[in-house]
Amino acid sequence: MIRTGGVQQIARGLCQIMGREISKGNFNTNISQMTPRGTLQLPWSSINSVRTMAVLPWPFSFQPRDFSLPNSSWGSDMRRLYEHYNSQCEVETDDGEKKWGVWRRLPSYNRSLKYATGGVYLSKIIQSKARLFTRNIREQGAGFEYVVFVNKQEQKCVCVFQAGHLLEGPPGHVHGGAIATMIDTVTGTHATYLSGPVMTANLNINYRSPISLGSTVLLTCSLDKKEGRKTFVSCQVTNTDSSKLHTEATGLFLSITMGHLLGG
Ligand SMILES: CCCCCCCC/C=C\CCCCCCCC(=O)SCCNC(=O)CCNC(=O)[C@H](O)C(C)(C)COP(=O)(O)OP(=O)(O)OC[C@H]1O[C@@H](n2cnc3c(N)ncnc32)[C@H](O)[C@@H]1OP(=O)(O)O
Repeated sequence: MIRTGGVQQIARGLCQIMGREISKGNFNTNISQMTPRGTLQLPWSSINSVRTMAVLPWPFSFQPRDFSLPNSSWGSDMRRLYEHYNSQCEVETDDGEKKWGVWRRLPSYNRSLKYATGGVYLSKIIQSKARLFTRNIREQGAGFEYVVFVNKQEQKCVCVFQAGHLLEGPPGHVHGGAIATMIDTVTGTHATYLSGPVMTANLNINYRSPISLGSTVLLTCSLDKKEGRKTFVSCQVTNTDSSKLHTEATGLFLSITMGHLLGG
């Protein structure tokens, strides 16, 4: 059976990934504003560009685990920085009302989109086994422990990242590929937040000083510019008080249609 419903389900999944809420019924209106605890419409026109595809099940049929919440493996730096940004996500007004602050924490799951990795052409076995690269190590604290906060006003985002023992490259230090993975993930998430669905076209990385295994670092990303389909984002990886630069990078992200993802 061919319907357009799958596109909407995938878009709803993206909204959930990005920590945004949408309501049934008003899906096609074009609103980019977010209200505290309110609904949000995707400004992404590309969502509607795939007209036909097989009906797909809702990507998250159960309440998925949010991997960006504190767990027992988080060290004191990780917890302190989490609290620092998390406390600015929701503020209380004088009359006791809660409203969004300048930061938003993005929830994080171990799947990006159930059916987007190569689309409907992948075998069911691969689809069911697919996991987000950065969230595929079961043991807490062994791999990538991280949480991303976005600041829409300043078009900036930060990621607090604790590098686990399975990410070793040079003895006692984090593998350059693991650092690149985090940079790609955070700059890509930021570009998606600002521009809708994107893919990395170019990533330039300069490694300035090694990162100790087990340590917590801060990735700070900002929008450099947008030109048509191109979103340019830069990123610095520093120690937790930003006094030491570990890595710096720039990325180019190209807006894609859902058809680009689903077509493999
Ligand atoms: C990801 C989807 C959304 C989900 C987000 C969920 C949110 C959070 C959830 C979970 C967090 C996970 C976050 C992970 C993020 C990771 C992201 C990745 O790692 S993506 C994988 C690696 N990237 C690829 O595999 C791309 C492979 N390449 C392509 O598919 C194409 O080349 C593509 C789409 C990048 C561009 O192809 P064209 O056909 O659409 O566009 P053309 O015509 O080639 O280029 C358009 C313009 O861009 C320039 N351009 C293209 N590539 C360039 C390059 N490498 N350097 C400089 N310019 C480039 C061209 O010169 C052209 O410019 P002129 O319009 O003429 O000015």
